[in-house]
Amino acid sequence: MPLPAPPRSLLQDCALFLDFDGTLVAIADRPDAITVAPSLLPLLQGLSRKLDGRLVVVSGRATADIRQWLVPPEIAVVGSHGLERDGLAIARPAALDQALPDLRELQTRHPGVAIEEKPFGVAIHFRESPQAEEVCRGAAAELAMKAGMQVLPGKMVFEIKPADGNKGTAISALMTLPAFTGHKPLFIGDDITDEDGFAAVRALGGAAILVGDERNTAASFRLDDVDHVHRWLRDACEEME
Ligand SMILES: O=P(O)(O)OC[C@H]1O[C@H](O[C@H]2O[C@H](CO)[C@@H](O)[C@H](O)[C@H]2O)[C@H](O)[C@@H](O)[C@@H]1O
Repeated sequence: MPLPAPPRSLLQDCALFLDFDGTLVAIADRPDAITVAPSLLPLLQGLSRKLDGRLVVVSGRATADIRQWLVPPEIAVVGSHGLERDGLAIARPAALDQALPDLRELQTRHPGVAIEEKPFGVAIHFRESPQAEEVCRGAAAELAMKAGMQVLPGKMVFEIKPADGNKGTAISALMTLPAFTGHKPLFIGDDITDEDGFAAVRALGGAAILVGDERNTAASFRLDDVDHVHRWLRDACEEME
């Protein structure tokens, strides 16, 4: 059964969790090549105001990276796939720094491969070198094994991160805060890495919206692409009391 479009009423009184890449901004060749639509920041600020601050961008990017794009402080951000949030104290795995010279060498040997460093992990991108996918998969698996970390495959990327949390555990934790309790969570995301978040909001009685093509998913609604997300958010925000 194809997933239906989300009713606008879902936004009313909800706690809104938004993925970033592929949901609020279109996928680009490189992480730093994205374009943030000029209308996005006022849209998110308006939504946050109407939801009394119950809006959080939950991204795989490092929080410091997201903050370069989403500057206004009233747009709350949880980075690194749920690992960068208040109340969660995890250490940077030592094996990460030991592995970086090898990963940089991989980058040199395979032009187009990009290494994105994060506070608790690293992402190996192969969007600009698709023929290097298997080499990158191998490097990710090796580092994860040595460091006792996990590999999270995403869109033309292998992310290596500690297994201490994910977008689902982050959303569940946020939902226990006084500002969020009593409100239904709504999560919008596009990637396989968003499935933990989809499952978490459904388990809490909320709703999940998949962005992009139909696939096997825990989401119950679907929007075609980033433009449709912006339009849906704008229209639903206007309808909110
Ligand atoms: O959880 P998200 O906010 O969706 O972040 C997921 C990853 O997004 C970024 O990588 C992806 O987007 C890039 C820019 O469009 C694209 O070049 C890359 O191929 C995609 O995988 C980001 O660089 C990662 O750190 C995020 O984890």
